[in-house]
Amino acid sequence: MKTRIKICGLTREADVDAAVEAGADAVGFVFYPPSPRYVTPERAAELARRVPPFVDVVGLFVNASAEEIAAACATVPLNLLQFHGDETPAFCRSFARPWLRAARVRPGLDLVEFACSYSDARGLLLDAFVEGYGGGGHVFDWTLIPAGLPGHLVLSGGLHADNVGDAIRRVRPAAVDVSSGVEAGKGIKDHEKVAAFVAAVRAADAAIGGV
Ligand SMILES: O=C(O)c1ccccc1NCC(=O)[C@H](O)[C@H](O)COP(=O)(O)O
Repeated sequence: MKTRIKICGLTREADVDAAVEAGADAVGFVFYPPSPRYVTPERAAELARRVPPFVDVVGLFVNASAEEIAAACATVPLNLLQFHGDETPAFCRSFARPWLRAARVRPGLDLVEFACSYSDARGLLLDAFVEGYGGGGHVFDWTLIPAGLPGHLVLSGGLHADNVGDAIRRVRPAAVDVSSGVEAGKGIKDHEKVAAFVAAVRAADAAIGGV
């Protein structure tokens, strides 16, 4: 099976082009002002015009208000909303758009219960529990992921070209998500790292017998 790839935290035209050219299945824009990767909806709309059909445009929110999310949806052609804060299931589904629920994995978090309570998410994005909610470049303990989690699992947190193959072999996620691991600096993507990351995913898929 093909492991899908999201490149997150894009802030520049050249980086959007590099992610698409490398073969990313989705690009992510961070609508969280404290993040060094933050872009306004207007800026994201400019960047999103470079994204061809059938590459998802993901909008990432952390405890944003319903009004802020509605405004972003009205400005940017978002295919997926990614909720990365403490949003409730009812809040997440209230925008009538496909959405991802992020879980910041740590000992004591019952991931099965969490996944079941967000069962109508398009996917469950498992990320490291870092200060600032996400984008930290830290790997979490993948053995904390229980077998048989319901839904589509997106593995995230500290991935890069040198560990994503191992992650795919061990976790077999539906998709992987990366930000820091393909950067030269916060919000500045390194195009060689982007290409290397995608190539490593494709190599892992091929080794497992995917596409
Ligand atoms: O990317 C950010 O700056 C960010 C800030 C606050 C909440 C979430 C954020 N990113 C969410 C993502 O989906 C990242 O790709 C994910 O956390 C993995 O980041 P990294 O470990 O740097 O690859």
